Amino acid sequence: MKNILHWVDPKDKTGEFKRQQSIFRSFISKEPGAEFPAEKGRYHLYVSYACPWAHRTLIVRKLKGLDDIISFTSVHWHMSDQGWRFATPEENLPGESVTPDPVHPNFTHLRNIYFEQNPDYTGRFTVPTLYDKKTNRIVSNESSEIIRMFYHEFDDLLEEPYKSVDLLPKNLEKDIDELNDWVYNDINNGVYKSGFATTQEAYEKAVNQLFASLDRVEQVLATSSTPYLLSSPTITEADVRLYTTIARFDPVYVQHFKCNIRDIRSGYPALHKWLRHLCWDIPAFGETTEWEHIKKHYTKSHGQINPFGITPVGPLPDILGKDDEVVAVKAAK
Ligand SMILES: N[C@@H](CCC(=O)N[C@@H](CS)C(=O)NCC(=O)O)C(=O)O
Repeated sequence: MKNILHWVDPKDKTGEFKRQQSIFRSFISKEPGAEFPAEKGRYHLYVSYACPWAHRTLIVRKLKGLDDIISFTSVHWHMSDQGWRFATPEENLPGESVTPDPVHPNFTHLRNIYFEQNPDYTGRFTVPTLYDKKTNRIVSNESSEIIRMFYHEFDDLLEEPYKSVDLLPKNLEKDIDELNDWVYNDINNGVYKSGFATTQEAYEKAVNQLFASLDRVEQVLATSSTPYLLSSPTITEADVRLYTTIARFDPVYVQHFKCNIRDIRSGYPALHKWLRHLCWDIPAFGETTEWEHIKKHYTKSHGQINPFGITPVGPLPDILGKDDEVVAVKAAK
């Protein structure tokens, strides 16, 4: 059996982290006769507050007002060689719904749900996992597709203003897809490619690409006529997908994944402003961002990178207030 905590196969001489494709790829639909019809109370979402991919689904669930329609559970922040586990009732971790699995009270780990599908399952046990309580099947474990199911499939069950929330407006769809493509490769996944690299060459290639693309997205924001990417008058999918990486950048990726050419708070004014607007002003972002889960997960789960599991104290605070700046910026003003 493979060790799931070996992020790069020790036999792989390139030293490059290669993310696997998600395996469950079905869709919830409002079309009559759909295999997974859009119904209230039928689906359960398993997430980790630590995970940037799962975080996308929590943000969209709230932006679309699906709180009473799709229930969720967050796992404990620690990931071991058995994968994610559910919190116990005594643990009292921060954040909503960090509880034992309400759907299968006897399951201790997320992997139990994957083995329930197939006892011989050999893929990874990842969050987010969208689960159908009626048929006991996993619908999807691909965040980019789960969020798109949430955009309009449940609209018939929603009231205004949520029904009209459109995270992928037709006139911007092409631009959003194009932006997502390089943001995913170089930034969302780029931090992992930097951090998990096992050769100097693989690390430098990833980290230089990451910062070139951060410079590029800084320009996209600096020239946007609205507080959002691509001059969109409203939040789009592109903002959601970028946010979950940028929020984790200073508290975790700078030191843990060695993404330290610059940090966001002192090196990227437009990104920093955009990040703080989303986190402090829009509850779907701020209320789903749990710093303790984020900081402890990475630093205490990645034994290959941080064998003693020490969580660095800084930077403090995890995110600056909207009217605050790093000391050097304040002094220069
Ligand atoms: N492509 C997936 C990636 C999800 C993913 O890699 N999640 C991580 C947490 S950040 C995970 O659960 N990893 C467990 C593992 O790989 O064993 C998605 O976007 O949904």
